[in-house]
Amino acid sequence: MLETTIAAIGPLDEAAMSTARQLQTRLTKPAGSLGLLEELSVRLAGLAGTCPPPLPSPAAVAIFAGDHGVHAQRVTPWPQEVTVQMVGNFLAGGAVVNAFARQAGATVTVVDVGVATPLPTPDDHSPAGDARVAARGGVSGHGRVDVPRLVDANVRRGTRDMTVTAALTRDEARSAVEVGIRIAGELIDGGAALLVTGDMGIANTTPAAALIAAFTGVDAAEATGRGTGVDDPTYQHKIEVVRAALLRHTPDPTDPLGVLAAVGGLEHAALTGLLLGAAARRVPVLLDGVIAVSAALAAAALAPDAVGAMIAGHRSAEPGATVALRQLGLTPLIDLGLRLGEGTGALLALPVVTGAVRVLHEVATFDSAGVAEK
Ligand SMILES: O=C(O)c1ccc[n+]([C@@H]2O[C@H](COP(=O)([O-])O)[C@@H](O)[C@H]2O)c1
Ligand SMILES: Cc1cc2nc[nH]c2cc1C
Repeated sequence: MLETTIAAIGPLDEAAMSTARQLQTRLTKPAGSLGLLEELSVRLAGLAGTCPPPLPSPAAVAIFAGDHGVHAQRVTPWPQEVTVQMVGNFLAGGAVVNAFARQAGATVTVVDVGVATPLPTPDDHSPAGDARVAARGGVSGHGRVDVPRLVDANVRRGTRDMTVTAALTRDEARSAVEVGIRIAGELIDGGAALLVTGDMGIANTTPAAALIAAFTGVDAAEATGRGTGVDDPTYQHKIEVVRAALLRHTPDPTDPLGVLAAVGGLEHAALTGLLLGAAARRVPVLLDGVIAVSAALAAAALAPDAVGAMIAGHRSAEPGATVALRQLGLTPLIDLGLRLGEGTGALLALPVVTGAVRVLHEVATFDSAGVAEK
């Protein structure tokens, strides 16, 4: 499945891009006046292979949740149980991502790819438990904006501590990537015209930093940030944890699955798969924060043309995100100092993407509107 997906990923369509570039010069606005939106519209035409490309609606956010053995190294102040508790919050519709998804008209799919704690069974009648059980059986909720859906695709109940041993076996890393590919396919088959990356996993900024250092070659100190907000001593310690993991495994960036297995996470690997799956189907994906861009580096290493389907939604406050975006050659659409994850920054950028495409559909040309050209 991974190999066939990679084989299906191809370059942007040059003819559609040149049609879009040409159309941009005829629309009633000074050439170049829409800045980055013009480039984006051209790229989306190249991805779709047609001009104008389809409007990116409806959108679907996929939130991959996982836990991390490296949590034992005290790289975050938050207890690991917050991962499963936030999964409950997503399913009950109470998280920031739910508010932003309702605003954007996007569906929410929560994928348990590696949560440590088993999800509640049907006899759990806590509010979050009820919501999870309803969502799990809730086929009728699929595709509805106001009913988050849970997919149980747990590969392993959390990764191993990467400072001690590889976080995942190669097979586990591949299985998680294939979960992401499958989710991309299901969401697109269900009608999604654009996918949005989301993640939840206490401690997951540590493997994100290690992946970014491994794929870009920057030092651990450049790739590592404060995550949910660690104090100065914990931040210095976190850098040393990332450095120790890199020294132990010396991951080879030309072996992306090996890197994901050594120092990655289950949600990072699944996001890699989501990006590959979307690129293979020529559907755009909005990247959220540092976890998504670390996964994007793995996807780009597996299939360089996959970057053509990626749109950087925002610039996370995590320094590693900027390092990764530079290597990917992507300019973020918004920069608001966000560092929440869940898909929140990407969802805020969705109207910008829609605007870029809507221009090609709706704006009059100088000829048709009778506006004089210079
Ligand atoms: O998206 C980001 O750039 C981002 C930056 C910092 C933190 N997060 C979120 O916070 C959690 C990980 O933070 P930490 O400090 O536990 O590694 C995880 O659930 C992420 O979704 C996300
Ligand atoms: C409360 C909380 C919400 C989050 N959402 C994404 N990561 C998170 C981490 C914490 C701690």
